[in-house]
Amino acid sequence: MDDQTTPVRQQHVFNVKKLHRYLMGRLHGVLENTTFSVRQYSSGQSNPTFLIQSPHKSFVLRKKPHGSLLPGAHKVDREYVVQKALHSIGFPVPQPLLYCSDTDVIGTEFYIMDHIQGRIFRDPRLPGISATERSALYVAAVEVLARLHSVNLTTLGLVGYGKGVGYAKRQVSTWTKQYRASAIRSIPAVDVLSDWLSNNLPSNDDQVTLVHGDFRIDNLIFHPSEARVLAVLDWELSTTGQPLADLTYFLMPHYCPSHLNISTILGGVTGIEGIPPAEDLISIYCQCCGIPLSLSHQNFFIALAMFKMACIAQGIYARSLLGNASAPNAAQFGESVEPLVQLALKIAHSSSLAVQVPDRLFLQSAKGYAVLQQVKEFMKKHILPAQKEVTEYYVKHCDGPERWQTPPVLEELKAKARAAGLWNLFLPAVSGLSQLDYSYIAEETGRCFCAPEVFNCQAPDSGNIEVLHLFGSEEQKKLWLEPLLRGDIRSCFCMTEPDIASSDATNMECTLRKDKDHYVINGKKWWSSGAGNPKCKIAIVMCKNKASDSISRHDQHSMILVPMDTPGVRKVRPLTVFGQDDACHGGHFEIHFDNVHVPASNILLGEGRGFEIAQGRLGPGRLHHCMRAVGLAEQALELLCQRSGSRSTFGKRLYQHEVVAHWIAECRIAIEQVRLLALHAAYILDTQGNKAARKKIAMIKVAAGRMACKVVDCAIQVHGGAGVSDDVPLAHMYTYARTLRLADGPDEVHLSSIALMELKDQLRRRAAKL
Ligand SMILES: Cc1cc2nc3c(=O)[nH]c(=O)nc-3n(C[C@H](O)[C@H](O)[C@H](O)COP(=O)(O)OP(=O)(O)OC[C@H]3O[C@@H](n4cnc5c(N)ncnc54)[C@H](O)[C@@H]3O)c2cc1C
Repeated sequence: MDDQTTPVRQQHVFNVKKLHRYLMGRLHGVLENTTFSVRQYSSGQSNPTFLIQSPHKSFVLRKKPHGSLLPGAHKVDREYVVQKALHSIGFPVPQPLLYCSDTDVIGTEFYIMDHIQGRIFRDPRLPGISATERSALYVAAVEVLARLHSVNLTTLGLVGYGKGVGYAKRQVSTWTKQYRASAIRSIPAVDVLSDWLSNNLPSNDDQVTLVHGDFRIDNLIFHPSEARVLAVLDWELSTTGQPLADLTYFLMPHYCPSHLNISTILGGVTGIEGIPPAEDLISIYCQCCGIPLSLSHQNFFIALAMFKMACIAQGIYARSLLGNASAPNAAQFGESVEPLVQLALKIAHSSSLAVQVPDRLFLQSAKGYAVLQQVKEFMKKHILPAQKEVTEYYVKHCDGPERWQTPPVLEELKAKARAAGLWNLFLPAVSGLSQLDYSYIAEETGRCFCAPEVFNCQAPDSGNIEVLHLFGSEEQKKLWLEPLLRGDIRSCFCMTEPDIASSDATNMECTLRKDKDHYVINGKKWWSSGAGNPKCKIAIVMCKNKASDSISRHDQHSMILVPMDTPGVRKVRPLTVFGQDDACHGGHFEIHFDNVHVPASNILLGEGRGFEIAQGRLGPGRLHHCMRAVGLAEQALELLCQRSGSRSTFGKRLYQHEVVAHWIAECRIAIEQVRLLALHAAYILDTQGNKAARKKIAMIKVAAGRMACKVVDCAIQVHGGAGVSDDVPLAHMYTYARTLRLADGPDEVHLSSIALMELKDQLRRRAAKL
């Protein structure tokens, strides 16, 4: 912040000694005989602001400008009052320490506040910042704005702080007057815009919250290294009124085409990598405020924001001519007035420039949004470019033992992802993300077969981690959960058996027998995914330990932890999926357990509680699979569309044949349906828990596999022979999509349980009516 100060400018010089004397005894940290330096902040166009440094503490002084001022402007006493109120509830503002109305001290009123160390970004395009961080900074800014608009005026004693209702109307009138008072030359467009605004006042002008009035990215101090707002500055224009005015004012740079020469004050941000589009920021804002997703009268508020900015620019320009503007580049503002007003008029009359808030029923949290942007960025920058090298690794080692290992390039990416905090995102307790938040991320990772592993979110480890997190003892967590979360080891889940129909899990025959302080396991499992990876050190094994007619079939099984190096555990063979051993996912192994002894403490939750655990494990895990299938289908549809536009048969592009056009349409419909269903399931998981979400989860399990198969199949068909070759990823994608209809239970089993739940629901409804 110090490099943003200069020596005090000539026209703002005041008596520093007098100030020092005044502050002594009034301000903790200001002492006699100490050095006391004053520098001026070079930015900020209104109330001159100074950095005061004494040996032990730094402060910030804000004062009225001197000279003749526009009526009602530069009220530093109000700034002091609002900051004091906001600081009292922990809202990020610098703590106001002292207000002085005695103009004898430095010539004008002033107040002193804490000096906050942090980052201030003068340019809304955030040059020199990574795209990921840009996104997070913008999200943090909008979150803090939503928080401001949610404060309770009564609790803060700020009900009378402004005039409230009719803010938009007052703004038009105030800024028109301010403009006229500072107009040096006539700009007819300003009057046209002022008239348009007066004649198109919004019907929702009766909504009232605290408003900042000048909420821009450069009025925020961010944490030195985190995307967190430490302080909102410059409360000069704060009042009470319609909050959307603040939001659209903040979003102004989004509507400013970069070719327009008004970058001095706005800086067009559209198209800058990482900066979220206006509609996303609006969504986040609405969600944080808990209000419906709509920005009514958007044209009006955007035009008003630009009008206001133009009038402020005119005021600064006028003051610069009078010699009392606080910034050295004030004269440049004069040049921005007309282009800004013209742009505002264009927006006022245009519907095409208006914001289209996405019709998203299920919105992520602001944190979820920021993490998703990070994941997207990471995928684009690191994972997608590495895909070729990963594939080459598996081709090169297709017959050798190395194929079971994670390719070195993936290990490097995992380290990077972990360092970036993009790790274990699927586990709410660790990531702080909801299932809904993570669903969008899972969709993104579904676009690349190796992406889940890079983020340590791959099956079956994610499901096993969930089991240990939910049901593991402290010792089990220490031994197995912690290394799994670190990514030091991998795991497998052994439920399905070769000799019985495992769709009905109560058929499981692998036995578990207690022998003093040990359990002994005997049986065969197969389709144990991931067991081929040399890092796979632990298996969760489903066994039968209570064979008795008097015990319910769902209480006879248990889950137990079996270290893979326990004597008697034998990996018999890797199975193949459509002829491939799927080494990139650690394969799917047949494993035999011959008199395997493990300590009794390895039992999970307790004897006979295997199905209880299975329910806990499969809910979120299935949801993640389904959202990954949505991502995979999106990618397949992309390929389908590209191909159908680049090949012609019988004198037409492929997409011009109606049958192909209909496939495209049907694929889009199917993807959207499944995404919405899955997000709804995620929402229910978050809000009502696993049990309540069971039916929805079963529904998406069926719908997602079918949809992914259908979309990939259409894409294969459109690709002709190439579709089933390894030249395009579709064959591999189909393999994955097809297994989804079997893994974690075949469709038919889920359909039966959906029907059963539906019948029960209907009965309940009927009973409630009677
Ligand atoms: C790629 C892949 C990975 C897997 N990973 C794992 C893993 O990590 N761990 C693990 O334990 N298992 C895993 N599995 C196994 C999977 O969960 C089972 O294959 C699945 O549950 C079906 O059991 P099954 O193969 O014994 O089929 P069966 O039980 O023999 O069923 C065969 C068919 O019978 C039909 N059927 C079954 N029940 C009904 C019904 N009620 N009504 C009508 N028809 C019915 C269905 O069409 C079903 O496909 C994986 C499977 C695949 C393909």
